[in-house]
Amino acid sequence: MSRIVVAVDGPAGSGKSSVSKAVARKLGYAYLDTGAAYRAFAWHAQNAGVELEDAASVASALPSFEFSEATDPDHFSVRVGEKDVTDAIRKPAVTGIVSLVARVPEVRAALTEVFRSIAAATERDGIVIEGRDITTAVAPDAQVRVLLTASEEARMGRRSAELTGYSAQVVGEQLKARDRADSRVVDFMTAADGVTTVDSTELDFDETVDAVIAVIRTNL
Ligand SMILES: Nc1ncnc2c1ncn2[C@@H]1O[C@H](COP(=O)(O)OP(=O)(O)OP(=O)(O)O)[C@@H](O)[C@H]1O
Ligand SMILES: Nc1ccn([C@@H]2O[C@H](COP(=O)(O)O)[C@@H](O)[C@H]2O)c(=O)n1
Repeated sequence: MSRIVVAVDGPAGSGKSSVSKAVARKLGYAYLDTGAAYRAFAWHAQNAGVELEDAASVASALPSFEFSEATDPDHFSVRVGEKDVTDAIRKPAVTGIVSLVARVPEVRAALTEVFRSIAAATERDGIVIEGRDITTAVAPDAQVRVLLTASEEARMGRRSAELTGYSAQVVGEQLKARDRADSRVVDFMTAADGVTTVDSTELDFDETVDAVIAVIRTNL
């Protein structure tokens, strides 16, 4: 079976996860959140007691990382070993350290292989894979490649509306700091050749989903 791969990249809070999941649900595709894998590895590395500032120490946690992620957009979950970490990896404690592990080349190489294996194993007609380097490194040959953007102001506003109980200023600063750190490793702010930009600043959620589906239909 020839499987359709839709690659979606973008900065923090641009809507990659929620929009990609909705697109996958509408098209009957699988959904792969690669950020969840980096987050799960950060959670694991921290629990393993590694020195997060030291690349070799971070990489030493790779062999014991038993990761699994469901690709059904209606039943999303992430496990490390037997432990369900779906909620734990969204906590600010993990968000605050994930860039430190994501910058380690051995980690990126190992997770890229995991993503390709998961994509190859899906039984659905297609898969939407979202992250930071999907259009450029994980699936550069994907049939559809999208950069999902929104202004920093819109992204900060959406994220702080979502994270009630945290100050808007702290949430905004964390989002900007993470983008700054991540963009030293991967360029997800500009579209690579052949990648279509969808700017959701002036779109609501449903309009953004429709815009991504329109790009998919144009490319298939
Ligand atoms: N076009 C839109 N209009 C309004 N809200 C949106 C839109 N797109 C996404 N959102 C909302 O913005 C918030 C952030 O979206 P989401 O978590 O999907 O972003 P993300 O790019 O995956 O972020 P991160 O990289 O930090 O995980 C969510 O609450 C989502 O529902
Ligand atoms: N392809 C990717 C995806 C994610 N990362 C790193 O993981 C962090 C969490 O990602 P979210 O999409 O859940 O926000 C992100 O800040 C990056 O550090 C990555 O490097 N490559």
